[in-house]
Amino acid sequence: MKFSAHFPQVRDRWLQRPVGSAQYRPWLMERGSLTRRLQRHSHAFAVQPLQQARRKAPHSEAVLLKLLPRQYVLLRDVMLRCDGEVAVFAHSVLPRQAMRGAWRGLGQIGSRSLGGTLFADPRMCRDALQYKKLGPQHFLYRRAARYQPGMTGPIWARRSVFRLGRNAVLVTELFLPEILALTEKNR
Ligand SMILES: C=C(O[C@@H]1C=C(C(=O)O)C=C[C@H]1O)C(=O)O
Repeated sequence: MKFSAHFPQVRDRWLQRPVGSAQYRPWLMERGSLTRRLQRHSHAFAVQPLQQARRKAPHSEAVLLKLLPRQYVLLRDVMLRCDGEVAVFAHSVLPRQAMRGAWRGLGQIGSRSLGGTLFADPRMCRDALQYKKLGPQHFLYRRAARYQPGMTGPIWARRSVFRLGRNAVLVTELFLPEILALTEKNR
């Protein structure tokens, strides 16, 4: 049976470019580690783990990672904070088979930045970034809103698959309005 036969048509469409995101553009287009960019724009950067659990991957994410519908993954939700203020809600999908070799410790990084491990290996490659302006009906918006009840209005997000050999993990970042207040601290 063809892989696509496992999944009905996925309607969660993402853009190849963040059209209409002028204010957030420098953040959305950052090709290097977002952690490093946030550290340059703050005196105190922190990763606040919110939830880490083994679950079936959300449908559209399973498709992107070419997982079978019933396959369990590790879902990691964190808030990236700069000088105590929220900046980015990050949601990562870590299939069990991806957490091996250089990535074997990915499930135990706690409040360390996932980017620290992903960008540490020069062999890592990253698929093209995809963008979407999320409304309150989107499942990732709802996930973030659990931790940011005051969230209103659309939120720009980006996602990409990180690869190392046959390992692949999906990282999605939601850029909260507070990020716009950050200015370069010339670190
Ligand atoms: C991928 C990176 O790691 C960041 C840290 C994350 C985490 O610790 O879960 C998730 C997404 C990223 O914003 C990065 O720094 O670019």
